[in-house]
This record gives sequence, C-alpha cells and structure tokens, in this order.
Amino acid sequence: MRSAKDFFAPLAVGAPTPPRDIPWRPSRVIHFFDPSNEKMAAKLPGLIPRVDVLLGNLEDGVRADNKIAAREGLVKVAEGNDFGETQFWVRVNSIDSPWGLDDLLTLVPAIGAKLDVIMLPKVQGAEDIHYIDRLLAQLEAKAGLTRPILVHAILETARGVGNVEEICAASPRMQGLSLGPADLAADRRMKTTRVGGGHPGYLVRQDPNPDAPDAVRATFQQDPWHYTLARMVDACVAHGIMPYYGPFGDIADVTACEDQFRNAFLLGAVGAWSLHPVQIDIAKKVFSPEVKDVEWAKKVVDAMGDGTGAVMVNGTMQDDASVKQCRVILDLARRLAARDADLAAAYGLAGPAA
Ligand SMILES: CC(C)(COP(=O)(O)OP(=O)(O)OC[C@H]1O[C@@H](n2cnc3c(N)ncnc32)[C@H](O)[C@@H]1OP(=O)(O)O)[C@@H](O)C(=O)NCCC(=O)NCCSC(=O)C[C@H](O)C(=O)O
Ligand SMILES: [Mg+2]
Repeated sequence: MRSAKDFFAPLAVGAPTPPRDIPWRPSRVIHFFDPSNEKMAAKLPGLIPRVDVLLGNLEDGVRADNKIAAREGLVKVAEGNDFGETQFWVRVNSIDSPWGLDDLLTLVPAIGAKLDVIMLPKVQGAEDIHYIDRLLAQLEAKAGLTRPILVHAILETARGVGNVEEICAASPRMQGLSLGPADLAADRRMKTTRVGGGHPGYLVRQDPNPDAPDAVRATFQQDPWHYTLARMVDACVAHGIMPYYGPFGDIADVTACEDQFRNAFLLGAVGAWSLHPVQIDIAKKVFSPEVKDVEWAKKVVDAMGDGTGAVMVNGTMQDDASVKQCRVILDLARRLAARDADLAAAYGLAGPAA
C-alpha cells in the first residue's frame, strides 16, 4: 500500500497530478450507446445536450465481432462532436478480456484529452484499480495529457462487493461506483434473469388473519439490490466518490424503472444508466430533487437560523441533524439550478450565469 505522503504523486514521470477531490458535475444520467451502431451514433448530436454523461460502451452489449469497430467508432465520435458541458465517458472491456488492453492503448493516445472517465467493468479488488492507475499514468505521460482521466468501477462480482472499501480507496482517480446487477446476479448464482429491478418471487407476505385463515394475504415485493446499493453508498461516501445505480433492462416498463431509480436516489445514489433514449428523462427527473422537497428544505433551513437547537416546523421537530438533511437537498438543487435555467425557475434558485 502507498504511504499517505505519496498517494497523490503521479505514478509515471510526466503524468498529470491526480485530483485531491472529485469535481462535482451533474451525472444524473449516464447514457450508453454502442459506437459500432451507426443508427445510434447518428442520434448523438441530438442526445449530447440532453444527457449529463455520454458513455461509449465497448463491453457487454457489443458483439464480439464488432469490438474493434466499436473502439474505432468511439474515436470518430470523440473527434466529430463538441460535448459542451456534457461529460464523455467510455466503458472499456475488462482487463482480463482479449480487448481491454488495446482499448486503453488506443483510446488514451487518440482521445484521452476528451475522455473524462473510464468505466472499468468486473472490478474484483484494489489490484485491478492499481493496474489501470499505473497504466493510465504511463499512457497519459506518453500522450502529453495535462488532465488525469478518472476511473469508475462497476461492482458486479461477489468478490468485488466484498472488497468494495478497498476498491474505493485504491486510487485518487476513483470517481465512483456503479451497480452491475446482471453480472452480479450471475456471479452470485442468484435466480433472477432480469437486468436489475425487482422480482415477483422476492417478497414478504402478510401474516394470516386468525379470524379469517383462508383470506388472501397481501404480499409486498422487496428490492433484491437494497443491500448491495446501501453498501456501495457507504463505501463511496466514506472515500469521497460517487455511487450510481446501474442499468434497468426492461425498457418498456418505464414505471418500474422510475421506481428503481428513485429507491437508489433516496438511498444516496447520484445517478443511473440509461440504455435507451426513453430512460434519459426518467433519470434526470428522479435524480433532481422534487420542488416540494426543495421548498421544505428552504423552510427548515430558514427556521433553524444558525443551524443549532430545536424548533417546530409544520408540527415536526427540526434540529441540528435534520437541517443537515435539508442542506443536502438544497445543495444539490443549487448545483443543478446553476446549470439548468428550467430547474432554477422551478426551485426559485439562482440559475446559470448569463
Ligand atoms: C435495448 C436496445 C437493443 C433497443 O434497441 P432498439 O430495438 O433499436 O430500440 P428502438 O427501436 O426502440 O429504438 C428507437 C431508436 O432509438 C435508437 N436507440 C436505441 N437505443 C439507443 C441508445 N442507447 N442510444 C442512442 N440511440 C438509441 C435506435 O437505434 C432507434 O433508432 P431509429 O431506428 O433510427 O429510430 C438498445 O436500446 C440498446 O442496445 N441499448 C444499449 C444496450 C447496452 O448498452 N447494454 C449494455 C449496458 S447494460 C449491462 O452491460 C449490464 C451490466 O453491466 C450488468 O452487469 O448489470
Ligand atoms: Mg456487467
């Protein structure tokens, strides 16, 4: 393990200095596209201003015989588009796959200056992050990059979940973690074939009524991802990086998608993936605080003055702790409003600088 003194030193001579803090930028929606799919690539000029993060996916979801076309297509997308305020990320193939190394060797020299974050799938432990950390430093130095590329890990194996703390702590490049529910389900030998979301069999049932033993007993579906997501959130917050829910594969079920995203938002996640254009506005809506919550937060913050003591607001007790909860909502609302005039108007907060 590196000592605290050299943790932030570049890992190759000439590489940019790694960040001390992960810069906050909106990332409510990470929109996936396949750069080998010309129909999808043609849609990007219209999608880039709508999403917080555009992610070129080179890993699962891209056919094996299209891997090189996808890598080359991503270079063309980077060269042919102005991303403005939108972040540009890539999901490379895993480092044990036949393509992972060449993804990095090609993309960093070709488009490293435009890449904000590299998403690394199937991360098992700190050793995977140490590997990519050193390799990125070498490639950045060779390419003369002045800004370090950040790393985002997908948590999608049982071992990765077990090692979540050390993954978050492994490098100052660590930007965040996403949940990969499909791979994680397979690795854990869970018996769901869905890509994220609930399962009708994962439920609790109301107790029998002794006076009506034959009456129908209500059932309540549970969230099979709750444990992992909560663990991820704690690990990310402890290490100053950002937690994300991952994919929701039932594209047609926009209602359940919104519910799953909201569960993640309420637990502390900052965003989710969109796999299809229909999921973009769902993620943006869910991961932006609701107007009524922003209004409530303002009211409590105003009522609490210097933030200490206890007061009653609308019949509820508010104190030093609850005002902190309200500041979390208000802080997110302010950051989003500063970049989005519509949200600024809805929240009654300062909007983007003219
Ligand atoms: C899911 C899809 C295969 C659906 O595609 P399609 O059948 O073409 O849908 P539509 O006909 O409704 O599409 C309408 C038009 O929109 C374009 N389109 C579709 N998706 C996208 C997109 N993501 N970005 C841009 N444009 C998109 C279509 O081309 C249609 O265009 P047109 O015909 O001109 O009108 C498809 O959406 C898709 O492949 N999505 C991405 C899937 C993906 O990225 N999968 C990997 C991530 S999830 C994962 O890996 C699991 C995770 O790691 C884990 O372990 O849990
Ligand atoms: Mg996966």
